[in-house]
Formats: sequence, structure tokens, C-alpha cells
Amino acid sequence: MTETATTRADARASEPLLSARQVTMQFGGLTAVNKVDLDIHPGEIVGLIGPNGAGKTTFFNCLTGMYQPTSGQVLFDGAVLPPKPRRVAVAGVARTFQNIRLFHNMTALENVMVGRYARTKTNALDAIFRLPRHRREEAETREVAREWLEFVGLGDHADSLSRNLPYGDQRRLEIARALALEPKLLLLDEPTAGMNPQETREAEALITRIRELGMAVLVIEHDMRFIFSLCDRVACLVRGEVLIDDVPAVVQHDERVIEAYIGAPVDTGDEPEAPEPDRRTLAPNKPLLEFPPNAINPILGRRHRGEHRHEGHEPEGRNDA
Ligand SMILES: Nc1ncnc2c1ncn2[C@@H]1O[C@H](COP(=O)(O)OP(=O)(O)OP(=O)(O)O)[C@@H](O)[C@H]1O
Repeated sequence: MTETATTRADARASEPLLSARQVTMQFGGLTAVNKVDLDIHPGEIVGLIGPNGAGKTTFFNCLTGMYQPTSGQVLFDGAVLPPKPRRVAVAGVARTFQNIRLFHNMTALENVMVGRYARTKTNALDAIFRLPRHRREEAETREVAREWLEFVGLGDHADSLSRNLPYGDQRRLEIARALALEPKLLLLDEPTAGMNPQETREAEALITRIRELGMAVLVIEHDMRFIFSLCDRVACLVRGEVLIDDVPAVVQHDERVIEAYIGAPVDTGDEPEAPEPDRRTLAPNKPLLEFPPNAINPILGRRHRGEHRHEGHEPEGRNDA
């Protein structure tokens, strides 16, 4: 066994960093997440997959204090996580969002500085009167933010307005902002959505380097090549429930995952007269890893690459993690 593989096996043998126990989230009569158990160990990269509406983002929101689960518990570092995003951030959980949430009129550096807010101690009055302790802390925050920008490869763009950065760089900037919290666990919600294949490979390399820092990563993604080559373990959610939680080699060949996630065979009787040719590349029961890089999943059609490039990325408020 290689040293890295040994280290990962050791990590799994250790106490979980995060333990979701029977987490359930209901919205009125809809059960979006149903009795989900999931452990994440220090230094692990865990993938969370499943069809649209399976409950992945809702589960993330339960882990980050944005939602209080209807029932069940989330333990982090042995303590129950409170349903308060700031306290979850202080405990060491950071996240990025499915739709980019940067402050678009701020520079890249300023965005990352904001991400460190839960690690700062000075208060509003210190800032208003620019007391020495505030100036010291601000200088330190600026320095740390620069280091994280360098880490994600955006060191030369510190002074660029985030709205002027190319799409892939904006995604990396979001990751830098989450890293500035120096979390023990990083949650990434579709980090490669809208990226081209080159950007996706760079994102994979970046997440591997994040793990090398000792952080654990939980990543939601619809790109199966990315998930199966990156993750140590993959859990598949379907209709709010965990269908399987295992190593990629097992999950990618699981008939239930193929059935529930790739979809049923195309009903040729219902096909339009001139079907879109690229949809036909997704033959029923085709192994997941044989997906063409830019294929459109018939179930996940709306999430094809490039879709997010045209989103109006207006700032939606500060990053809650
Ligand atoms: N705030 C909410 N109020 C009511 N229903 C919600 C809310 N948030 C999510 N849902 C519903 O919960 C279910 C799970 O949604 P969720 O966004 O968690 O799925 P997902 O797996 O992340 O999907 P996607 O891959 O499309 O992002 C869906 O049926 C959704 O409509």
C-alpha cells in the first residue's frame, strides 16, 4: 500500500470529523432529506451525488447551520453543531455555493478577507475608530488572504474586481474565500459547474492540494468523471435517502445508482422526430466513466456545461460560512 493510501486508511479508522445521524429535513409535506447517516473523516474527500432534487443542497444546508434539521443530529469534532451559520464557521466548517456568491464590486483580495470574518476578534467600534488592534488584525487578515489567493492560483489578481474575473477564476476565488476560514471541513456545492474541461482538471488538482493540507472535503457534483477520480468515498442520495455510500469503484457500477441517476432507457416511442444527437450518446446502462466530457445527461439536462456562464452573478450577501 502506498503511503498516501495508508494515510487515508488510517483516517477512516480514526473518529469521524463530522457525523450526520438520521438527519431529516421536511418542508411542509415534502421530506427533502430522510434519515441520512454520513461520516466524514479527517483528510477524506467524500462525494455526494444524486439526481436533481435528491436533497443534496438541503443536506449541505443542514450541515452548515442554514437549516435546523427537522430531526436527527450533526456532530462535528464530537459536539452537536448548532443551527447558526457563524457558529458552524467558527467550529471549522466552510462552504461554497452552487451559484457563485461573490461581492462583485469588491476586489479578489477583499472577497477573501471577508471570508476570514469568523476568525477575527475586533468589533465594529474598533473598526470605526481604527484602533491599533483593529489595524493590526486587518493587516494580518490581508496577509493571510493573499496567501490563500496564491494557493488557489489567483495571486496576480488580488486587485481585480471579482466581477471582471473569468468564470473559472470566480469559482476558485469562492474556494479561496472559504479556505480563508481555515476550516477542518470544506463543503463544495458543484465546484465545477460551468467550467470547461481544463478548468475542471485544475479544480480537481486544487481540491487534492486542499486535502494535502489536512482538510476534509465534501463535494456535490454532477460530473461523474470528476467525482469518481477525485473522491475516496461517494454517497448517492435519491429522494432524500442514501442509496449507497462506498468507494468509487463500487458506486460507479452499482445497478441502483445507474438506474436512479443515469435514468431509464430512452423510450424510442416518445422520441421527437429529430432527437438531439448528443443526448443519444448517453446510452442506457452505459458505464458512468464512459460519459463524453460534455455530454448532457437526460435526467440532468439543465445542468449542461456553460449554462452558468450567463447567470447574472449579483452579490447575494456575505458568505454564511
Ligand atoms: N426552502 C425550500 N422550501 C421548500 N422546498 C425546498 C426548499 N429547498 C429545497 N426544497 C425541495 O427539496 C427537494 C430537494 O432539493 P435540493 O435543492 O436539496 O436538491 P438537490 O439534490 O440539491 O438538487 P440539485 O442537484 O438540482 O441542486 C426538492 O424537491 C426541492 O424542491
